Amino acid sequence: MPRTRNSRNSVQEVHIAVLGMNRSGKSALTVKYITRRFITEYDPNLEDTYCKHESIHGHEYMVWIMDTVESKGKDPMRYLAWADIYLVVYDITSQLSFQYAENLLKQINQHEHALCVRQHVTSLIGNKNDMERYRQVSRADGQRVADELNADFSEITTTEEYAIVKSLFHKAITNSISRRMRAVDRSPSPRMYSSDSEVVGIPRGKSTFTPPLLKSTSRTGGFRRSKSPKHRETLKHSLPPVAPNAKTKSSPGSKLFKLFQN
Ligand SMILES: Nc1nc2c(ncn2[C@@H]2O[C@H](COP(=O)(O)OP(=O)(O)OP(=O)(O)O)[C@@H](O)[C@H]2O)c(=O)[nH]1
Repeated sequence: MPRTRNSRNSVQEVHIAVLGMNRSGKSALTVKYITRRFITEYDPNLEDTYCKHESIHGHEYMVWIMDTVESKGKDPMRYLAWADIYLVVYDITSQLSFQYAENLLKQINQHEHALCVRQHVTSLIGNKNDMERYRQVSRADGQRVADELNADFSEITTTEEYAIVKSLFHKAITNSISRRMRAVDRSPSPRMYSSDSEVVGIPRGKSTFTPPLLKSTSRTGGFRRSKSPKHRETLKHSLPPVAPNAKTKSSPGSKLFKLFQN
């Protein structure tokens, strides 16, 4: 019997963009989710996309995570035209990072209304809540801005429990998939999601990230197989340049690649 996108054996793709001001903890959050580990320092200049195979409530997902780097001249369409889920991170000890996150949420909302018919899932995340005594942003302010700008809200620390980070990602993925399914039900020919593609051929329960077949209709225009060793729990993929003036990174390797070297 042919497998459909909704069948239990199919693997759906989900694209997550992790956004926020420099030093807010985007890489720490991404790496914690992928590896369960907290690593203190990352190369701040590298914007990488990672892939993780997930099983949530009996469904299989190929989760792509873009750990963004904010800098002038970078085109926000690289994630606006790509992500199903935005995780907007700020540092609770930095009012500036909170304002930055608020602006990002506004930008996402504007994109939704002006350019894009589909609904994304957006989460505002106050990171570093282990640093309570240096707090500059109250929990109430975080919740208020999230409510105003249609985002879920949570506070976390990436230094501690993996379970909290995992459940944050799982909740966003589940919400995103429900919205996708509702959109498919509503329209006979719904607009394709950025991640409207299906990965097939991965036996259930097998923890591998080198899928034998990947069909992608992603607007990022395909993908490259990682040169990382096989059977790792992650793959790093370089995105194609989105802006003609986008700088090519000169820094060698990726954050995770470095991680694996340790
Ligand atoms: N105490 C504490 N420190 C954290 C937490 N998350 C990240 N950090 C630290 O904050 C600093 C910045 O974290 P990164 O993950 O590199 O932040 P980023 O947003 O990716 O920063 P850029 O790469 O510059 O964009 C690092 O020194 C991390 O170790 C946290 O939950 N608690």
